[in-house]
Amino acid sequence: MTKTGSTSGEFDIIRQAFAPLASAMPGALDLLDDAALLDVPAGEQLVLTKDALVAGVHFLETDAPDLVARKLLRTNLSDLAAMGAAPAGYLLATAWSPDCDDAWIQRFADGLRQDQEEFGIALLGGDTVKTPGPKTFTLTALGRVPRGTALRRGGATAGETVYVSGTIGDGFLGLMSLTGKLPAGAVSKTDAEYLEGRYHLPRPRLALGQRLRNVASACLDVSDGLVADLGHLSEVSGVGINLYLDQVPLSDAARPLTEADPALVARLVTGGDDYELAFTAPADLAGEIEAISSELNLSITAVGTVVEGAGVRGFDKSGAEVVFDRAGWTHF
Ligand SMILES: Nc1ncnc2c1ncn2[C@@H]1O[C@H](COP(=O)(O)OP(=O)(O)O)[C@@H](O)[C@H]1O
Ligand SMILES: Cc1ncc(C[n+]2csc(CCOP(=O)(O)OP(=O)(O)O)c2C)c(N)n1
Ligand SMILES: [Mg+2]
Ligand SMILES: [Mg+2]
Ligand SMILES: [Mg+2]
Repeated sequence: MTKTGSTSGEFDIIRQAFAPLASAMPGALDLLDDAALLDVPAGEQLVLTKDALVAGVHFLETDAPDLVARKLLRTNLSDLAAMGAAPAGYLLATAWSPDCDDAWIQRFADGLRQDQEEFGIALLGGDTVKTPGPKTFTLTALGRVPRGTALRRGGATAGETVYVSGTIGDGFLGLMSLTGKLPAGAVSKTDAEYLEGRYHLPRPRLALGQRLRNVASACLDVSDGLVADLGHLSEVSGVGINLYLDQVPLSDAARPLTEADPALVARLVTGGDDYELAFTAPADLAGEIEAISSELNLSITAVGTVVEGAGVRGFDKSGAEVVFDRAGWTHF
């Protein structure tokens, strides 16, 4: 019987592919002990988050291993951004499917190395297993905030403005493009590449999250879909949100598609895979938000208002309410 997949042993993989990613972290103990050690500076709090990526659910089986690894790290960094935290380190659990050979695993590790450098973070430890099922990767990201300053989902009050960073719907359209679901010729090759890039590589808004400490009244990142995630924020805050669909920021690549098919906007605000920040702030901080946007060279757009009540209501340009088939992605 010919052996497929990785020809290295479990500990060879840890030594060769993953220990180098931990070398900058003394507390990782070169991945030779049972667990890592981490000091928390006085006056700070640790922020901890975990997200999993499963082949066929969060990424495509055909996606390149380095892109899968980087998306895994970035979706978790997006949760740190949502809390206003600075990245401190991460733990990684990998369940390799039978078809993952040594080269696949090394390219996955290379992707992590690339993003570790970009985001100034390193590996603290993890676990390595094989699975007869789809590839499954889980990452726990650790971040730091000055004690008591973490952004939360629960602080929005009626009268405030709802903002979103960047553009919405690109990741969803990128997935549609990758799976051949966009009408033929609907986007140029350059636009398709941009949208697919947004699906593969979210841009965790870490600088924005940290800058919003003591500014935003509530914040979260948009993973399930803008409507669904604003729904989470509204529920925890005990308020309602009016979302104005014509104000939702779209990229130059997405806009021609919504011009051709205006009904698509409702799918872009419920599609997910955005990894932008949505947050609320008092109306008198509008100037401050504008200054932050210029400072960070990142668009921040007012998309709605916080109202008394419950739930998210969408309105089109004419003021008519738009009812969504579903608010966003759910796993069950
Ligand atoms: N299996 C689980 N065990 C413990 N906490 C969980 C689990 N799944 C989700 N959570 C927590 O529930 C909250 C909502 O989860 P989720 O929708 O995944 O948030 P996010 O979109 O920010 O990742 C988060 O605080 C998360 O840490
Ligand atoms: C192949 C594939 N199909 C569908 C999607 C769409 N999708 C899957 S899970 C998800 C929501 C985000 O994932 P989740 O596990 O809920 O992350 P969290 O909200 O915890 O950050 C979306 C939009 C995708 N990213 N890839
Ligand atoms: Mg999650
Ligand atoms: Mg989140
Ligand atoms: Mg989710």
